[in-house]
Amino acid sequence: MKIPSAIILLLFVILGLLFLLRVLLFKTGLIYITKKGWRSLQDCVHVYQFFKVPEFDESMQENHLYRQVSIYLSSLASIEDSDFTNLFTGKKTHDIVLHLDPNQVIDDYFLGARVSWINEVKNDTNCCRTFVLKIRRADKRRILRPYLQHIHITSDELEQKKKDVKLHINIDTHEHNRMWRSVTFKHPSTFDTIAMEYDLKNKLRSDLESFLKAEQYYHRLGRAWKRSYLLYGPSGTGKSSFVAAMANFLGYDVYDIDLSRVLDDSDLKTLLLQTTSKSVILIEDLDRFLMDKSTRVSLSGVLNFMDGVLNACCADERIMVYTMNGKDHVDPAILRPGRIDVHIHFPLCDFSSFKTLANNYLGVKDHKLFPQVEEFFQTGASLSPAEIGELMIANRNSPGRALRSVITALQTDGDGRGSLNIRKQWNDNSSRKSTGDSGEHSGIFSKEGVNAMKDIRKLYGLLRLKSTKKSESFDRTPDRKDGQSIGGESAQEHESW
Ligand SMILES: Nc1ncnc2c1ncn2[C@@H]1O[C@H](COP(=O)(O)OP(=O)(O)OP(=O)(O)O)[C@@H](O)[C@H]1O
Ligand SMILES: [Mg+2]
Repeated sequence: MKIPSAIILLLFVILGLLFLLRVLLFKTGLIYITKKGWRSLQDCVHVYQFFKVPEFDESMQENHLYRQVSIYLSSLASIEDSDFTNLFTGKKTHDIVLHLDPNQVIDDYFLGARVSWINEVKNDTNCCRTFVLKIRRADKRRILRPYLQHIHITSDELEQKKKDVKLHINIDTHEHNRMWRSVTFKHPSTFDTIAMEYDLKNKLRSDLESFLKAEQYYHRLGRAWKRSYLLYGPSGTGKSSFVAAMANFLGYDVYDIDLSRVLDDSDLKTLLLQTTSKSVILIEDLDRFLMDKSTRVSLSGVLNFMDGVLNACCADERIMVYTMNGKDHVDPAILRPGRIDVHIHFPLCDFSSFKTLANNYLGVKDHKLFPQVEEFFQTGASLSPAEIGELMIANRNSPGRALRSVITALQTDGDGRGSLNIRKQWNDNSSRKSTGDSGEHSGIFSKEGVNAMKDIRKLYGLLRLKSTKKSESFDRTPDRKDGQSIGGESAQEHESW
């Protein structure tokens, strides 16, 4: 049969027009308007159901599903099709992470069904952020549960892959009820870099390891799976560095609570509620805070924070750490046995810690000057690890010079608590006069500096009696050692290491 040429011509014209229409739709962006129109048409013939995932629950505790949805949505390819998307740098500087802008919609497809998510943010500050899931009623029964399960698994996998330890800092302006601001925690401190008595360090490491495995144990006892530590000792002895080492060792986030930014006792409770499990909750300089009479958080607020009902019922698996310079002026209620599980004293540097520092800072395991340094430590002279570290960093290119400067500091300081800073200030003020003495280029080590430091020390009475220091140097006297070792906290009230 012969096809009339007019029909062939018509077919060509139609194909040509369709092609032109396609080009027009795609090149001009009219395709998006068409898709939107088609979507509105579909919406008219389907019945939808909405599910809200708010950021916080009614007791202001973080809703973990919200975070999971947020991670999941950021991983969807369709996020790029959203009208507004926020771009952030990721873990590595060349990574770009996309986040949905407020009130934007994103589509997802699961088991052949299309669902939409709306990132709902109301403008009023009291309102939380919410993700709203829009799902066809006809699909709901079939896909809702497996879909949520899928989000849960995918976000967990994504989080595991990009797991960075985070440092959370409390803020006093509460945006969307959010009380914490977070940054990636990149503190390089580890147990290897901390100079500390070998046995004590091992004991602490295995204490943390046994804590990690003790979920059943704690729950069998009817206790919250948490452990608390008090780190106390003079300034610059490594308390904060030790907390960082703990967080790195455990892979836990750190919540660093600045009590001076807390508005009142109930604010402190809400802060605790907004922490997650697998975290180190840190309060630094608690002694100083408690001595400050102008604070807005009461002693009972702090006590409740430490071991109140709230503490036991919110997120599990956490480490509470309090640091202090000394326990002498602290209310006995804080230190009462059983409140903080382990008390650890951070002493000034002894010879063994000095060797760890020399190894870490100078790469020196042994040196002909070591016996001389040891002698000074034996006579009771000491500096804090921070002070020794500072001397070593300043002379890191010459271990001999570094060790000589430590010897000079030990020799001239006796008990050198705090004097290094004063020397430093003095040297800054004296326009860094150069000495040429034994090739030491840092102003800190100048003869003038040392003499002036001696005068200042006399003037301010900084030289302390060695005997006082000795009695403080390593508190291994158990306050109430009722028999058990680590993990047996039910029988003992606290351990003092
Ligand atoms: N025991 C230590 N081992 C290794 N480095 C230490 C030690 N103690 C202090 N340092 C070094 O000294 C510096 C100050 O230490 P850190 O801030 O941990 O002391 P701190 O006890 O928390 O002092 P403060 O009571 O003033 O807060 C850090 O850079 C750290 O590297
Ligand atoms: Mg500190």
